[in-house]
Amino acid sequence: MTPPVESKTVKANTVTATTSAQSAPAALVLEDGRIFRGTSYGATGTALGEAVFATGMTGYQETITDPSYARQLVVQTAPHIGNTGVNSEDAESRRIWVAGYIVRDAARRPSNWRSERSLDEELAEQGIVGIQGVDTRAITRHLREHKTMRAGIFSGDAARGTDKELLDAVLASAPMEGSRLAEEVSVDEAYVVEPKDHGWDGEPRFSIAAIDLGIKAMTPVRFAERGVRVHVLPATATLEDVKAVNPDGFFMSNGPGDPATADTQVKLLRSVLDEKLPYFGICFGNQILGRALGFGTYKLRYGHRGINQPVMDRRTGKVEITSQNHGFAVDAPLEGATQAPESRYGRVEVSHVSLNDDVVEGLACLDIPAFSVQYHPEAAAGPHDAAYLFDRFIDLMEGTRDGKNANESKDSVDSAHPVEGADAPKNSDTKTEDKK
Ligand SMILES: NC(=O)CC[C@H](N)C(=O)O
Repeated sequence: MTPPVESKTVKANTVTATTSAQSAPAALVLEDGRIFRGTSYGATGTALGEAVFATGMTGYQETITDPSYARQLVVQTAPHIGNTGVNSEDAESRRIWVAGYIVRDAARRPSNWRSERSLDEELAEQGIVGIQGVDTRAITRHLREHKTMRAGIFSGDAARGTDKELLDAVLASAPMEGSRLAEEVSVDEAYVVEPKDHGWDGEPRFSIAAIDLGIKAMTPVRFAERGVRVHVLPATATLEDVKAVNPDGFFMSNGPGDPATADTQVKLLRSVLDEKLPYFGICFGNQILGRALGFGTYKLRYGHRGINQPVMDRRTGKVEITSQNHGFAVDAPLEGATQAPESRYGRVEVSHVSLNDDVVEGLACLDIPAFSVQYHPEAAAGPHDAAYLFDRFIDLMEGTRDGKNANESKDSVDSAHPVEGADAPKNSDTKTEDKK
C-alpha cells in the first residue's frame, strides 16, 4: 500500500546523474579514508550520506522505501540482493529513500511470481546510486568497530576523481547528528486511511491523528485492520490541526534524522499530552516522547537495523524478535519509575529493552495515557511478535474513553515477573554503545 501522494523534491538525496550502466567502475569512500572498489548498481553518479548496515535477510524493498533511511547509504549484510525483484505491493512509501545502496552480489535476474521489474532497474529509474561487488562483511565490521560514518558512493564519471578529491567530497557532506529531515520526507497534505479498506467490517471504533515524520505505509494499515480510522497529518501539523480531526488518540511515526532537532514535534506532543489524549509512538515517536518527558537522546555507535533484534517487554518478561532501524536512542534510567526534574507528566518507566546492548526500546508513562517503542511493530519487513502493541493502544483509548487511565491498572516494571530463566536487563552502565 502506498500513500496517495506524488513525489516531491528531496533535498536529502544527493544523486547527480541517473543513467544505469552496470559495469561502470564505482568506489565507496568512507570518512576515515577507507575505500572499497566495485562496480555500479542502479544509477551512476554521486551519493553522499551516512554509511549504515542492515542485517535483514529478507525485505530489501521495504528497507529501501522506509523514509527513516533518508540520507543514509545502506549496506546489506545479506550477500545476495535483488533475487525477488521489485513489485507494486511491498513499497513502504511513495519512493526509494536510501541515498545510496551497497551490496555484495546483485541478482543477475529476479525470480519471483510477484516480481515486476529488477531492483537494478528500479534503483536506476529512481536515480539511486549503488555499488555492487564489494566485501560487505568487511564494510560492516569496519563500521561496527569504527562507528557509522559519513561516506560517498561514486560511480561512472564521478569515480574518476583522485582518492583525495572523493574523500574531500565526503568530508564536505553533512553529518547525521544535527540533521533535521522529517519535514523533508513527510507528506504535504493530510489523508485518511479507512478501516473498511483494510478488512474491517463495520463502523470505525476509534479515530486517531497520526503525524507523518516518515511514516511507513503498513503502520496506518495495522490500525485500520483493527477498526481505527487514521488521519495522517504532515510533520508540520499544529495542535489545531490535530483537534480538527477530533481524534480519540494521537500517534507519532518513525522518521529520519536526529531526534535532538525535533523541537517542533516535541512541543506539539507536549501540547497534546496536556489535552490528556492517549499517545502511542514508534521509533522517532519514541524519541520524541522521551524528549517531551525531559530525557535526552544520544547517537548509538552503529545503531540497530534489521529484522532480528531481540527485545524484552519488561512488564511480562517476554522476549520478542523485532524489526528495527534506529541510530539514536533515549537516555533514560533503566531501573524503576522516574520523573525528569522538569517534567509535568509524572512517572515513566523503561518498558522495553534491547537484549543485545541494553538500549532503551520502549517507554511507558504511569500517570498519563502514553507509551512508545523504539522498534517497528508494523513488521514490514519483519516478524509480527510486537503486533500486540497496536491492541495495547486500543485498550488505552478504550480505558480513557471509560474515564480511567488504562496504564495505571497495569503492573509496573518493578512488580513485573520476568519469565523464569530470562536474564534481567543489565544496568545502563554496561551499555556497549557510546553516548554523544
Ligand atoms: N526509524 C526511525 O524512526 C529512526 C529514528 C531516528 N532517525 C534514528 O535514527 O534513531
